[in-house]
Amino acid sequence: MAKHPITDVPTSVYTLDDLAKLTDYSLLDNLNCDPDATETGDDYQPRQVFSGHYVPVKPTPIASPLYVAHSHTFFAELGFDHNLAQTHDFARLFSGDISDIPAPMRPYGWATGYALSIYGTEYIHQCPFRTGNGYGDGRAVSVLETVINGNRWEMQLKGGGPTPYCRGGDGRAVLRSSVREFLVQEHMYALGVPTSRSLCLFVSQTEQVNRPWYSEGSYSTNPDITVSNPVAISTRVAPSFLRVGQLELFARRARFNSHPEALQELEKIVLHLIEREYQNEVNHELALAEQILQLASAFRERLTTLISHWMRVGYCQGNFNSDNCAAGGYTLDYGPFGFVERFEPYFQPWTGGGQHFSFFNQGAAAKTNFDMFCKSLQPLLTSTPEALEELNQINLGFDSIMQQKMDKMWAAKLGLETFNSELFKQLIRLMAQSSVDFTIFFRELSNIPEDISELSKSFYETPNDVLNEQWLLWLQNWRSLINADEDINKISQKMQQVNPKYTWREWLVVPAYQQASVGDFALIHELQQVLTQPFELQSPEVESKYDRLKPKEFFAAGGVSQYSCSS
Ligand SMILES: Nc1ncnc2c1ncn2[C@@H]1O[C@H](COP(=O)(O)OP(=O)(O)OP(=O)(O)O)[C@@H](O)[C@H]1O
Ligand SMILES: [Mg+2]
Repeated sequence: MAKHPITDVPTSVYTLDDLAKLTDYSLLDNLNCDPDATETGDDYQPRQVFSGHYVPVKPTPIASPLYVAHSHTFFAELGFDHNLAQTHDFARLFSGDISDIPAPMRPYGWATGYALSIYGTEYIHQCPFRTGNGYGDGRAVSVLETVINGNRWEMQLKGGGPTPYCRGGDGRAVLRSSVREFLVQEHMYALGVPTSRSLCLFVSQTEQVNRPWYSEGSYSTNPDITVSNPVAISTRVAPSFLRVGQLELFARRARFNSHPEALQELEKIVLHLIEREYQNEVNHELALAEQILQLASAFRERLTTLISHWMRVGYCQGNFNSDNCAAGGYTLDYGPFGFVERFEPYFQPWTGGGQHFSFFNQGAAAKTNFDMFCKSLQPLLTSTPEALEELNQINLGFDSIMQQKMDKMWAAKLGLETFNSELFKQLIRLMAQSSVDFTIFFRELSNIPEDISELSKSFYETPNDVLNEQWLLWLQNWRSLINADEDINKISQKMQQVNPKYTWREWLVVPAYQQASVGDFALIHELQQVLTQPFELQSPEVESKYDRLKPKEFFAAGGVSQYSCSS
């Protein structure tokens, strides 16, 4: 089969048959399937998966599915007609029913295993078998690979029912977490941050599951009640869903010589990663060792860029372990995330996460994941010691590249051509001491104010006289560093292109998923509009509702300012 059989995309895709014509499993077929898997894909009990890169598994449809939303932006990019989202066939497939899909789509999907490390420490006891062979996609089932306009996309149902990796879990995602993931992926894309994308969201009208959550008005750190929530399936899309944790699983098996083909399986998944994500950066005609070095450099480049974007927009991935770190260098797993509102350098919304995954520690967390990535490549380089040493050097170079990216990003946020370390340190100290909103502050700063009063919209409390004085000095200092030769309006415009006006404010999203649980999706659609144009000036109504400080009552509110269970 040709690798990319279809490059001409119909301008409008109306039926599932048209989508079926675009499916292409040729790369997946290069991988090893779990030899113990059933041929039917009816594989729903937790079990050990000892080898193979994926397990065929049928998603479990949600009962009585109802369309909630689809991404208008992404549909347009794919050339899909908007009417497609509400067709019977589309709703069936993306609510988990693949019993009657047209060829060449397959009547089963697939799930993959991965390893767990917590901040670089390898864990093998987290699965029911205490071997690490039962950990992986417990509720994420891929159903389709398609090549559209030369871009390969994998479509994955999150909450698509149990897989062999479910570890006794129900395989479901609740509407709350699905709404969050659905909305934020497209928000991140609009913010210019590499990310998995959202295709669509369906909710069950009858099926509910229980999850620990927070009672109304609770200020508890951890959930204080159990709530019943409708189940939902959101479909996310990416060039691949390969994670650092996946390479790590195969590298562990190679290191431990778990089975005769362990090293070969590692090599295959690494080559697969190159093919899926790094075709432009890695020359596949080179020897394996050379390809691996190019891959490591390219991933380092992408990962450091990603973190600098996260910092730019105030995003915190509260659980940035290797199993939540996409090997393609984009954001993945929008459960434990949050966006900083009142600035705190060590902001961490996910109560299970700890300070090492907090806002300003994300560079260090990424470094730990990159270290695991390099460690996972090592077994393939044992016969080429020079390459092993070069890999080590690439790994050691992480910090300096991260620093360069970070400096460049902060300079751009401040409208400066070069980063000024002293100015930056003073700013962070002042921001932390003054109780200031991260997004509003940088957006207002983009107007290049002369006086601190022009930034008042971003302050939760009026600064005292001492702080006021320091802010004045800082502003003068900053303005003196702005390029005098450049038109100030141009600098302002450039700043507005990196400093968004609209950001994710959890307290504005909570009502959207609450109302959705009683069948009203209007707020979800409104948020879709607002969050996919974060740099634009929107209507006065939108501005007064969405461009504002977090109200006092939401500080420390359970389920709003902090949350534990994200599923
Ligand atoms: N309800 C569930 N049923 C089965 N497995 C689950 C469930 N919730 C989470 N898991 C699995 O537990 C692990 C840790 O969960 P985590 O919250 O990181 O992932 P997630 O949000 O499901 O997925 P992803 O990382 O794919 O976005 C994952 O391997 C996930 O598949
Ligand atoms: Mg995860």
